Amino acid sequence: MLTIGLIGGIASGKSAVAQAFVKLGAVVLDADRAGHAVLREPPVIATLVDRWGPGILTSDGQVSRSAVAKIVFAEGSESERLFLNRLTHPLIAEKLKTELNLLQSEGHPAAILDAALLLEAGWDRLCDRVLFVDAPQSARLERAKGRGWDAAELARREATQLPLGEKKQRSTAVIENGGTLDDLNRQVKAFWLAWIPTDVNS
Ligand SMILES: CC(C)(COP(=O)(O)OP(=O)(O)OC[C@H]1O[C@@H](n2cnc3c(N)ncnc32)[C@H](O)[C@@H]1O)[C@@H](O)C(=O)NCCC(=O)NCCS
Ligand SMILES: Nc1ncnc2c1ncn2[C@@H]1O[C@H](COP(=O)(O)OP(=O)(O)OP(=O)(O)O)[C@@H](O)[C@H]1O
Repeated sequence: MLTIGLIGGIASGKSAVAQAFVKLGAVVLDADRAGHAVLREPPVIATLVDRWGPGILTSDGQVSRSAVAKIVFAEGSESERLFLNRLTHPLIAEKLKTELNLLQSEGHPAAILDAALLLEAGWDRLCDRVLFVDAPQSARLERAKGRGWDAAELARREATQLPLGEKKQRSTAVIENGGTLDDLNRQVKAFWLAWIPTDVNS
């Protein structure tokens, strides 16, 4: 099984690329979703409440991700973000490894690991290839607005990640997502044909 890590700027289209791979026969692991599952684990909830108080909980006792985002992406909050990362990243890594082993045993041709923080967290060690999804800042902002984020939220989060140039340079290949979804699907198909053994494709 080939494991392909997907990185790129926020709202560059990583999930759209992942879905294009799924249509061709790949399975997707979403690190954001694995992170959300970790935030539902009672020991994690208790540790976060110890640090930031019960104000980070929703009325039903779950972690409010928007409340935590306000804390960890605020200016000068690096120590709080590192605290969250040190708590959650090893747990996310365990989930990803377990899931990848399962997918491998099921005989899937490819697994796509959609993880914005792939390089920062060292999860590229789990991957055979790393694909960088490139999209102009203006397109990314438009797409981010669709999920209720303004330019400031996009900039705050992006400032906490490795510079895009470095992410791109450390990738195996680049996929351009400044055009239509059809353009994107065509490029994904080309990578699939080049990277996945022909017996799967025939
Ligand atoms: C901070 C939290 C509560 C915000 O939740 P929210 O639903 O608003 O965002 P979501 O999890 O969907 O992430 C969206 C994007 O934000 C960025 N982001 C998330 N966490 C971080 C982080 N610790 N550092 C930098 N960027 C981050 C990524 O680009 C990610 O794709 C949540 O992201 C979290 O628990 N983060 C720590 C775990 C983690 O690193 N997850 C990302 C794995 S790729
Ligand atoms: N080429 C495109 N044309 C039109 N819409 C697109 C295109 N690429 C992505 N989108 C849309 O833009 C939005 C953001 O894309 P997507 O969710 O794939 O980004 P992402 O990189 O996974 O985001 P995040 O960084 O938050 O994980 C989605 O609604 C998606 O359908």
